Order: sequence, then structure tokens, then C-alpha cells
Amino acid sequence: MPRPPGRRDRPDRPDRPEHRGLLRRLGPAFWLAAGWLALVVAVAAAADLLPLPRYDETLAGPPRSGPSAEHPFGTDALGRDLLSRVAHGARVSLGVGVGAVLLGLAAGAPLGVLAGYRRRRTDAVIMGANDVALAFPAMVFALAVVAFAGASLVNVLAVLGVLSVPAWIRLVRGTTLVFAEREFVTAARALGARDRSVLWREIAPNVALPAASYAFVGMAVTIVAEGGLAFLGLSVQAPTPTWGGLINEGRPVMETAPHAVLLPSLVMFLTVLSANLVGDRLRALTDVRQSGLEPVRRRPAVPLPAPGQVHRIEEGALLQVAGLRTHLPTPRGTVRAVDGVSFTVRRGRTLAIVGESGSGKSMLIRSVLGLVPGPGALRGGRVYLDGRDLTGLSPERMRRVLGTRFGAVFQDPMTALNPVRRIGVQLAEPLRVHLGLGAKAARARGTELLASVGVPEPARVMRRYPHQLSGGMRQRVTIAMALSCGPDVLFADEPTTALDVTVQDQVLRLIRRQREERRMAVVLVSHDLAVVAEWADEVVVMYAGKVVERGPTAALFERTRMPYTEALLAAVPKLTDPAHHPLRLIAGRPPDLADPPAGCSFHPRCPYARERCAVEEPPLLPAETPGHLYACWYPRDTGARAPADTGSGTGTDSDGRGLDGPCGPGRPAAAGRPGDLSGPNDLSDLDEGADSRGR
Ligand SMILES: Nc1ncnc2c1ncn2[C@@H]1O[C@H](COP(=O)(O)OP(=O)(O)OP(=O)(O)O)[C@@H](O)[C@H]1O
Repeated sequence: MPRPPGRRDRPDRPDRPEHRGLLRRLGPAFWLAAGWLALVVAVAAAADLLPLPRYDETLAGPPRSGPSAEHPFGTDALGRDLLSRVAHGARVSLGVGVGAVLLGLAAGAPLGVLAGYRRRRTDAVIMGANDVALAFPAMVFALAVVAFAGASLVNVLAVLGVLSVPAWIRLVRGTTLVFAEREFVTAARALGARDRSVLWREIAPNVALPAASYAFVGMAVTIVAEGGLAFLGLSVQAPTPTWGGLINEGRPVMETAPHAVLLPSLVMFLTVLSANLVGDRLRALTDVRQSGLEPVRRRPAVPLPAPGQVHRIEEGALLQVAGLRTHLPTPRGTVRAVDGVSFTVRRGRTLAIVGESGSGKSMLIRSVLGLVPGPGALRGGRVYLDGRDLTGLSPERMRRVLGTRFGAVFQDPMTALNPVRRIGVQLAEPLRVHLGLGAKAARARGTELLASVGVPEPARVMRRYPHQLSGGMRQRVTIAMALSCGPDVLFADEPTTALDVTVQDQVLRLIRRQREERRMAVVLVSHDLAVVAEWADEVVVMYAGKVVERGPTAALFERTRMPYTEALLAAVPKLTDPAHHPLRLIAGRPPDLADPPAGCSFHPRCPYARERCAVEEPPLLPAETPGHLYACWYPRDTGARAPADTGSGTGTDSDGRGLDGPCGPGRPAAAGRPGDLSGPNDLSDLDEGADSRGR
């Protein structure tokens, strides 16, 4: 039997994912910079051991002579070897840089952690004092102290170290604030961990990387500051060389011996640049998304559809998404987060997008909104609003669409609202920017909007900060913001996940009321199939970035065809189930979207998979209800037979449109339905011109 084409054999397979290690993630510039710093440190440490003349040996060579084999950096006005002086100067410059950073860190980090973790009065006192310290002009302070206390290595190091403390406090406090709010810290505290243990085990490791990054940047700043003081003659005194001092010494002979200024300057410049670069790359490492989104210099996994491809716009379609793709380059390879998704939404209707975590629901919404993350992300396919293609719009024009015709509500209202700005200010902003309202009119309209979404005492709420409202109220505010400019489509990405059941119901009712009043379309992302069954007219089921089943809610839930949808439904608890069947979990794990399986992405987890499923990717095939489509070779309804089995059964014509097959009414899907099903059943045939196979 011929070997079925394996993953590696498939013609459209991407190159194997790049398992780029830390070395590649940091990039060659980092390693060059780190190499230079290591060299300078090594030379400074071993300066006495190197086969160089003494740094203070006058007439070691002819005065003011340029670089030669004997004196690679040339000599200064007194005939001293410049390389030796630069090497010894590195000791002072690096010593001051490292020493000041350690001093600043030792004093600033504990204060920053304390302020960020304890908050309240501790924070107010520390940050108040810090603000006062920051108000002093640093360089004037340094000059005054060194001039008064004497220009010695210890004094220079101490003054520059003290001056760096406020910056350390700010940095560490900010990072601590971020992590102190994270769930793992709350979980540790809930388990009874003491503050000291939380600080050491939970917070400190997370603060360490940003602190290491800032240490390099701070070192660069200190080296420059020390150079400035030395140039003014206020650092370590002659004959001990420092880089700033060498530049100062070379200044009078610059015309006859430019190397005496240029070479120490070059070494100092490269060292400062390298320290900044190393710090910057370390900072990028702390940003998981940024490090994961470094553009991979390889061709995209799948050539995205050529621009200019035109799709047939469905009659009555308000929003039509055709063959949408979003590919994200990551260190593991190209993640096909959205892979050829097509759907249509009409005015006044709700389309729900469901699927397991990681199936691409949120990325699909972001992709439709044109908000794909990172510069390396690739987007293909088309998004039509009222028949107009939005994918070719300039960022400026797309911003106008986002503000006025699309509204979006996200999962966590606390993170969607800026915690330090009043509700009124945040609500008025889109009204002022997009509708051009004046401050007073925007305020009045904002108050009306809050009232319309059921916020009691809206005028008072306008003056509140987000943390002063309950979760339900905050979500009402974000809905009011999303509705503020009268959008045609409201995207609600798990809008009720962070809310309790009663509030969840209120919020969903609110969205439905607004949809009816405004004749909007709603695209609702949800994990909760009971919510979907109750509130959505149409459903799109996603798996591994693709649509695997879609159609009118009632048809899809009552006559489920795709085993994945069936498995999702079987995993929903049903209180009315008299038999109390145990819940069925979906076996296995969702696929790695950087390396999805060949054939049907679900086949490794599918109990009904056969050989064909591992080889050929099933297209979206029509079920008997108009608009109900599924991607499966062996669907779960007795009325449906796989095209492979029938030869003349359900299939698609050359245009990719559904043909009526012999699919008679089959038995209801094994999983049953999760709640009261409602909603009309009139979704017309969807355009398959750009489905996941790009037909
Ligand atoms: N910024 C990113 N960089 C790289 N990959 C990403 C990024 N954001 C998401 N992904 C990947 O894209 C895929 C889809 O993610 P997405 O957030 O859309 O899933 P989801 O279905 O909305 O999940 P959930 O229900 O948990 O929110 C996942 O595999 C995820 O790991």
C-alpha cells in the first residue's frame, strides 16, 4: 500500500517550525554588543597583565604619534601609550558604571517593591519623596557634591549611584504593581503565603528581568555621566586615566593628533551603545508577545491570497468575511491562528463564534477589526462592510471605521477601561474624536448613553473611576462606549466571562435590546454553548483556526454533523438530563497551530476518524438545512453520507456551492442541545468562494 503523504510531504506544508533558541531570539546585534562588553570588561580586568607599556610611562613612544604596530592606539602628547590608558580608563568608567548601578539597585529596588506591594500610605510616602528627589537637577547636584567633597573614585561612584535611586524606585514599583495584581500572586496569598514569601517567590523573579534590562541601560547612562564629570576635571584625578579624562586630555592636540580624542571616544561610544542594546534586547525578552512575534525571516507558511481577489457579495450581507487568514510568526514557527475563515452577518442578527480555547476566536475578531498583533503578522482574505472591502483601507480610514461602524466589547471590563481616567472622560473621547462633539455635548451624550445601558445615576458614574464600579457596571460602561458612535456591527468577545450569572444575563439582554433598537449586527464570541443557543441566530464553530461547522443555531445544535461540535456539546452539563450521563471530555489536546496535523485537524482526537481523515482535508460541505455547512468526511448524522462513500452524494459544484445530496432527516445529534433554542432558521446559502480552502 502506498504510504499516505506524511506531514513533510504535503506540498503546502510550511518549513519545519524554527526552534529558535535564546541565542536566535536575542538576535545577532545582542550577541555582538554582549561580546564587545565582555571584551572591554576582560581588558579592564587584565589591564596590568597585558603586554602593554605602563599607562603613566611618559615617552613610551614618540609623542602624538598615530596608531602603529607598537602602539595600536598611538600615543598622547606626553608619549604615553593610548591603548594602555584606554584599558586602564575602562576600569574607572566601568567600575563607576557597575558600582553606581549596584548602589541604585540596592537602595531603589527594596523601596520600589515596598511601594508597589504595600500601596496606600507606604506608596504615597515613598513616591512623594521620590518625586521630590527627581525634581533636583541631577547634574548640578553631582557637580556640587564632587566639587565640595573632592573628585575621587568613591565620591563619583557614590553621587552617581545616589542619583540613580529614584529611577530604580520608579521602575521596580511599576513592575511590582503589575505583578501584584496577577492571579498567581492572588492565588499564592489565598493559599496563606506570607508577604515575604510572596515578594521573594512570586514578585522578585518577575521583577528580575526588567531590572537586569534597566541595569545595562543605567550603566550606559552612568558611563556617560562619569565621562562628563571627567571631561570637566571633576572625576578621578591624573595620573589615573578615565575615558572622559582622556578625551579632555586629547582636546588641545586635536588638530595634530586627532586619534587622541577619536579612539577613546570610539571605545566609549561603542561601550555605551552596547550596554543600551543589551538592555533593550533583555527588555524585549520580558515582553512575551514581542519576543514571540519577532519577524521570522522566512517566507510565510502559506502564500496569502493575492490582493484584488473579488468575492460575490451576498444579498443583504452587512458584514462579509471571505477567506480571512492571520498568520503569526513566532519562534516556534508560523502560527496559523486564523486560516481561511468565511462568514456573513446580516443587520439585526447575532452570529456566535464558538470553539475551544486557542481555536482562534479572538484572533478572528482582531483580524476582522484589522488589529492583528505585531509587525510580523500577515493577514489575507477580505472583510466587506456593506459590500465595501475594508482590507485595503489606510490605517487612518480604518480608524474611522473602527470608531463609527464597528464597536467592540472585550472579556474583562477592568482591563478594557483605563484605571486612572474617569468614566466620563473615557466615554466622551470617541464622541469628541469621531462625532466632533464639544466637551459639554459629549458629556451630555455620555450620560444619556450610560442611562440607555441601564446604569443608575449616570451623572454620578461619569465622575467615577473604573475601580469604583462593580464588574457588571463596568461592562455596561464598555458597552456604552462601544455603542457611543452608533456602530453597525458590535463585536463582543466573551463579554460575560468575567461576570456572575445574573449580571451575565442582564448584559446579554442589554446587547440584544441594543441590537434590536439599533438594527445592529452582533458577533458574539463565547465558550458557553447554552448562551449561544439562547442568544445567537447563527453559529460558527472554529477548530485550529478554521471553520469546521457553521449554520443556523437550531439546525447546527439539533443536527450536528461535525464530531468536534458534537464533542463540544457533549461537554456541556445539562441540568434537565434525567439520566445524569457523565460529561464527556474531548480527548487529546488542541493542535499546535504552528504545526497542525495533516488532513482534518481534528482527526487525532476524533473517535470516528478513518484513514482518509489523516490525509485529505475535508472541505465545507452543505447539510440539508440551507446555510448549514460542515467539514467532515464522516459526519455524525445518519442522513448524511460522506461524498467519498456515495460518489454522488452531498458535494459542491464547480463554484464551490452546495448541491442537494441525499441527506434525509437523520437522528438528532447524540449530544442534544444545551438550552432553549430560539432564532429564525433562515440563513441563506453562504458564499463559499473563499472558504478555508480558498476556492
Ligand atoms: N500574539 C500572539 N502571537 C502568537 N500567537 C498568538 C498570539 N495571540 C494568539 N496566538 C495564538 O493564536 C491561536 C488563537 O488564539 P486566540 O486567542 O484567538 O484563541 P481563542 O479561541 O480566542 O482562545 P480563548 O478562548 O482562550 O480566548 C492560539 O494558538 C494562540 O496561542
